[in-house]
Amino acid sequence: MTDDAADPGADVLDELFAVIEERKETLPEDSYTASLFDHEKGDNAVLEKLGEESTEIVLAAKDDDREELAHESADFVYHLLVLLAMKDMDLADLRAELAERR
Ligand SMILES: N=c1c2ncn([C@@H]3O[C@H](COP(=O)(O)OP(=O)(O)OP(=O)(O)O)[C@@H](O)[C@H]3O)c2ncn1[C@@H]1O[C@H](COP(=O)(O)O)[C@@H](O)[C@H]1O
Repeated sequence: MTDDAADPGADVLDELFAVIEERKETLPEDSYTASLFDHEKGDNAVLEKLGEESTEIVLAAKDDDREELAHESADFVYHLLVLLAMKDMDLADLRAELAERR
């Protein structure tokens, strides 16, 4: 059994990051992700979103609402990946930083 068969979501972060990088390169008009890369507020658009999502995570946790906590956490991780791509970083940078702490 491969790791993927054991965990169907194992590659979801890599796949999402690859889509984000593609949107950064091609900037399609109908893409929310592309709109963040091309925003008149620059980096501030995604930074503001990260701030909002952090607050929503805290509120969901305080309410002990696990479904909402998962939803808001996913929103936060998505925007974090957009920020990493914006700064010409990637998941390898994040994984390396975490691995150094083991
Ligand atoms: N994973 C995401 C993703 N997570 C969150 N979001 C967007 O981030 C925004 C979050 O803003 P808000 O917090 O205001 O969200 P909301 O739904 O209005 O309100 P809440 O649910 O937070 O209460 C919404 O517009 C969401 O659609 C995302 N937009 C895109 N993706 C993925 O990014 C890839 C590229 O998609 P496009 O951007 O459509 O090209 C695809 O794989 C998508 O699935």
